[in-house]
Amino acid sequence: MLLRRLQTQLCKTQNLLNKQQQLANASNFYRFSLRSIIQSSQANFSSAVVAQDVKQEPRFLEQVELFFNRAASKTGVPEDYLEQIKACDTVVRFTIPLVRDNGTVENITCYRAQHKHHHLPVKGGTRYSEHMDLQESMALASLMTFKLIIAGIPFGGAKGGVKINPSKYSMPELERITRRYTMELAKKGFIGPAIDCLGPDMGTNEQIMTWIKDQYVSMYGENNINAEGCCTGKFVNQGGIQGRAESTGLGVYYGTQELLHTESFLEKANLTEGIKGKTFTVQGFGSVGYWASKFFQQDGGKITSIVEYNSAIYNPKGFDVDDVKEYFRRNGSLYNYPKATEQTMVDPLSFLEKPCDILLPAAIEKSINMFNADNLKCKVVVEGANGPTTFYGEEILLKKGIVVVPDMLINGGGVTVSYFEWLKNLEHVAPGRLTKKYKLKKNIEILSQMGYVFPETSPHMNEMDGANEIEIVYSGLEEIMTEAVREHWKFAVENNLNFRDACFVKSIRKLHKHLEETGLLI
Ligand SMILES: NC(=O)C1=CN([C@@H]2O[C@H](COP(=O)(O)OP(=O)(O)OC[C@H]3O[C@@H](n4cnc5c(N)ncnc54)[C@H](O)[C@@H]3O)[C@@H](O)[C@H]2O)C=CC1
Ligand SMILES: O=C(O)CCC(=O)C(=O)O
Repeated sequence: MLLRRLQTQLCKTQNLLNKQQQLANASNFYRFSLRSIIQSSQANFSSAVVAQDVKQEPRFLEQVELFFNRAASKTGVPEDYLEQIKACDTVVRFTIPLVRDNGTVENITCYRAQHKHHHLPVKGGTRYSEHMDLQESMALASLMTFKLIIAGIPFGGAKGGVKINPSKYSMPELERITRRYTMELAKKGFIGPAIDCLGPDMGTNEQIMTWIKDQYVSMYGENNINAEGCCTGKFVNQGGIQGRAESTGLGVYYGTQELLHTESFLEKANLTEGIKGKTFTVQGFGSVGYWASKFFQQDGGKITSIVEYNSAIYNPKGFDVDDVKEYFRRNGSLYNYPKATEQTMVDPLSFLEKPCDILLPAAIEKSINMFNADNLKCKVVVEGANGPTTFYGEEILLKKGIVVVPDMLINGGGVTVSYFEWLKNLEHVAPGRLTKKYKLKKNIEILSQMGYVFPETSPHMNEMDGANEIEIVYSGLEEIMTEAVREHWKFAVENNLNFRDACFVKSIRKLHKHLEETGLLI
């Protein structure tokens, strides 16, 4: 019996390893390149053109406040506490000089917002975008606080960035900007493994995060053995962790998969069980959008529409995600992709309105708004991006019976694996390393006690040992995402709340309890 279970386990492990190899190949393919930064930043530039109407909607920070207020009124938490919870604790805005490659000097504006200090460090992404400003940093920092509470991670929320379009800067210029940004944050007490741990976001990647780490460690490493934990999302060789690159998309997949096996959710969304055969529209084919699409496709989902800032494609039979990614990487556009049955360069946003089961906005804020919400033909919106649906847009979706799975719940996979990376940095050892061989010896011992001698030459020998880093990261992420989704969907159903309100209400109450216990007025 035990032997059979072990054999089944070995089979499962082999499958996982095969998938890992595929992922490693994909990860290699998606590795850092200047071009990927350039594409995403060109997108930031033209998104302003695409979404003119949206400017008539409240700004992002006001959107977050509208959502917060709607939910806060259902929490039973006293008003003075609600004001305290809503407010952003600390912000910093500063300019840094950049000597450009041609010798001219430019002033660059930088931000960091720390929303709540109830746990330290605070944590959140670093965005390089020419639309970055203080209200955007504050809005994103606030979402981080609730995201972290939902995932059960003991950090406060933060977010920051640099107001640049990275495509307009050379690699040496980007390095100088990043190092100076880090130095200024450090001087102002806005970075450090126990203070504020920066992560990646739009327009940043492993290279940027590694420069941040390197700058911080060179300044403080001598006196702080944990200095590497000042940021996450670094190259694996530079104190990063395996699985961070795909983690947000993988978390979106785990969470959606859980919902598509939950009877009450399927009933509400009018969907059948499982990802297999479901159709997806994906907006934003960067880190989050690409990886989520890849996992959905691996599980039998069909990616029927892909929407980028400069182009969009549609095929009711579904696309091969890696093939499209390679095309986009080479051409900087989806236009003329040979397997598309419909395409546009003129109005990519209109492809969000293509029929599908699940719409995954994984690009910018306010993509779904009061101007297009009524035209959507999906059954569920899964918010891979932060703030992709506006308050008034969501009101329309809810009236249409479209279920919105909120950002703060479903895109928490990235920060979850960032948390694992931070723990690895503090422990100074990779997850699973100390127990790997112990597990192997124990397994062989148990088998031999049962009279079975495991041959040393067995091809399964190296599958008998303990879990390695990537296995631990994946299983930890799956556990946190599925548990959070289960808990918050159940709460929504039991309290007759929409999904976003449920997430806000539960996390506001938790934060209120925490503040009450620690003593707000001291
Ligand atoms: N990277 C992470 O770990 C996490 C990211 N997020 C959020 O996910 C969203 C996307 O982030 P990443 O994938 O990391 O960024 P990214 O920079 O890797 O990719 C963004 C993609 O969106 C495209 N894009 C930009 N503007 C667009 C528009 N108007 N229409 C269509 N496509 C457009 C870009 O060309 C690019 O392909 C952001 O809202 C970010 O805050 C949320 C949680 C974690
Ligand atoms: O990993 C991190 O710290 C960044 C995550 C993030 O910015 C987000 O979840 O929006």
